[in-house]
Amino acid sequence: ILRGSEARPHLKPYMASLQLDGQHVCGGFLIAPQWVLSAAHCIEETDGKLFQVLLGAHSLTEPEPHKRLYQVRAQFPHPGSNIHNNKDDLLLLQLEEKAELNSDVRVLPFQREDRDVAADTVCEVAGWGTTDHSGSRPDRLQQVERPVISRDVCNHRTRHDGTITHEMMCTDSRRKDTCKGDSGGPLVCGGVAEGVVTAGSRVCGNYKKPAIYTRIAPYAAWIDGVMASADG
Ligand SMILES: NCc1cccc(Nc2n[nH]c3ncnc(Nc4cccc(O)c4)c23)c1
Repeated sequence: ILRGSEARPHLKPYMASLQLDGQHVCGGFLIAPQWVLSAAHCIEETDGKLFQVLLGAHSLTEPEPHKRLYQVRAQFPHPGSNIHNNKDDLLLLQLEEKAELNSDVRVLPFQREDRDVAADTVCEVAGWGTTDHSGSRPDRLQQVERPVISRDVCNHRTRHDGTITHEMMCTDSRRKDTCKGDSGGPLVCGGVAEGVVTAGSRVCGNYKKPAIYTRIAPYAAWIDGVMASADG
């Protein structure tokens, strides 16, 4: 998160840190006791290794009352996701067991109605992604508020030039923005997860490249289907 601020500790109890060998790689969030939603691009450099999922955390390193690292039983990238574009950039992770829910670990509801969030709506996004262009990584969860921009503005030829589909949404990226390591985290508007951070052009903090999110509502049936089939 570029030019954000430290989140109030444990006030985003749905936030997950997807880790490899104890290292934060991507964000994610709890959508059910045994399920975390993130971005499919996050598994690109894992060469087949499974993530570990840190829940209940504010600091990545300090001991905290409800902080716990969960093993992942299975990872389900959306079948349409690929390395060449941002389409269907969603990843479902089934935890080895149901997370213990408490004041620091809670499920976040996601939007199921497939209707665009109005432009200028101010949403918030949080993560342990880089906080400057030299790639500094924060120990504690950062957050920033960003206004939604319309798909038409985001698709302007000087911005993302027609690549933003009905299944994506954008927020203004002038100065305050998402960046490396924030992928997979939720865009929260009015207390509901409307989108999942996708890297897109990977540019951070440049108003000509608005931040892109995969909208969740269009994928509600896929999400329900995977959870139902895997839970048995
Ligand atoms: N703002 C959109 C967005 C959301 C999520 C991730 C991203 N960026 C990135 N995702 N993956 C990356 N691998 C390497 N570099 C990256 N961006 C980068 C790094 C240093 C300086 C800088 O200006 C930009 C990214 C960008």
